[in-house]
Amino acid sequence: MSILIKNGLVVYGEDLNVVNADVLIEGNRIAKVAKNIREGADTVIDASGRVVSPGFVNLHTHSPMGLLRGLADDLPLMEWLEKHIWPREAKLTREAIKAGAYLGALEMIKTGTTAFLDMYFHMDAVGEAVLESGLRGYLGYGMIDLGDPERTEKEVKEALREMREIEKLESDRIQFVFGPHAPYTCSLALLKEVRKLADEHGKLITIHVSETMSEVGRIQERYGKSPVVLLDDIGFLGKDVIIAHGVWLDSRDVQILARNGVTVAHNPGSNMKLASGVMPIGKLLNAGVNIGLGTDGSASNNNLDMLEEMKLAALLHKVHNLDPTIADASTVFRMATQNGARALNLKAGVIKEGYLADIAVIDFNRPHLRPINNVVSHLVYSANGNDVETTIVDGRILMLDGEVLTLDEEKVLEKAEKVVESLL
Ligand SMILES: N[C@@H](CCSC[C@H]1O[C@@H](n2cnc3c(=O)[nH]cnc32)[C@H](O)[C@@H]1O)C(=O)O
Ligand SMILES: [Zn+2]
Repeated sequence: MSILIKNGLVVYGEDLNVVNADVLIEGNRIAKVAKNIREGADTVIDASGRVVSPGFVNLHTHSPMGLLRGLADDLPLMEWLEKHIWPREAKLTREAIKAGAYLGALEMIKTGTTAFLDMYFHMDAVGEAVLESGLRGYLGYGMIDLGDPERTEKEVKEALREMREIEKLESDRIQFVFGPHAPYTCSLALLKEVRKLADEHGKLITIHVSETMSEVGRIQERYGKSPVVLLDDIGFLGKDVIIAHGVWLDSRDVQILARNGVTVAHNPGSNMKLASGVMPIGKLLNAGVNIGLGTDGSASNNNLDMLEEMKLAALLHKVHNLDPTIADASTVFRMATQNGARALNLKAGVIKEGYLADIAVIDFNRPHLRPINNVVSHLVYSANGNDVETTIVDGRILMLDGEVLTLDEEKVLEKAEKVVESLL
């Protein structure tokens, strides 16, 4: 199978050089980027007036949480989780979560996300939805033992069960990751076990770390150190670890993350909505820490739109630092694409020969995106997910000219509505 995207404005290479060119996809890879490609192709997409962008990598989300969208807003993290989210999640069945996963996948396809790192439960069901959707999903079962050894064992067992189920899907697009929830919900025994299992099975790890000031206080009280120092001391950190949030980091924490090659998944929308705080982006960048971008779940964002998230990231750091030069458009754009891909060991997030064909075609024939003075600036500051017209993952078209080809939109929406009605 080959696809030829004709005459678009291509955001090319790691440096984001915008060139007017054609993009030829052969199989699941980008084969050629050049002017006037003569080769024929099975499918030809006319991209005049459109931007051919790397697809977005949502580096932290809980994709089925769209089910809980709008049910508990305007609360701080711990109250939000303990009083509102966890009691509702306790009622979610496998079927409900699968319906939520379809809803999340549909939203991601429609807004140009091509890969995502997820943490929830019934991830084998999420995997089935992701398989059908055509997206790339890195799926972690969220483990919580609250220091109870019986629960430790139960959570490890469930994670391994879901790992095996996900492996049975036999798709390169769908990978299991270990997802211990956070240092304040997981015992050291569980965290150490996860480290060991990740090494043994060659899987990535994702975990919420240093999200709120109260978390850091809690860990300080319990262990006499910061969450990052704690994780470092038990040998948990490494370049296969993606921490979500990293809001409350001191200079020592930042150095530890840099030294261990840890990636931080930044979630500005969620951090602002839950009033968690502001990630120290300048310190992290100076230390050379890889930063990706995520939306977090749709109950704390409240959507999965990575284009919107880029703007939130840029604006948040500017106003917080009273410095308009920080978090410039290119830096933020790389966070949302190539940095996320790097964290997942994916040769994607860049439009260039040899890279995976994970692409979003964005319609610039719209008043808020004209004149086309600066493509990357427009993507970060002016566009939103609704401007995405065509989404390609692994060389397969998931959405063409606004029409989703892999999922039945109406059915997905209806099912999500129904399960929520019946459960909550
Ligand atoms: N095994 C656990 C499932 C945990 S999934 C991951 C959890 O992360 C929660 N979550 C979502 N957003 C955040 C956040 O920003 N910080 C911490 N937890 C979150 C989410 O609601 C979910 O409970 C159980 O059976 O309860
Ligand atoms: Zn989260």
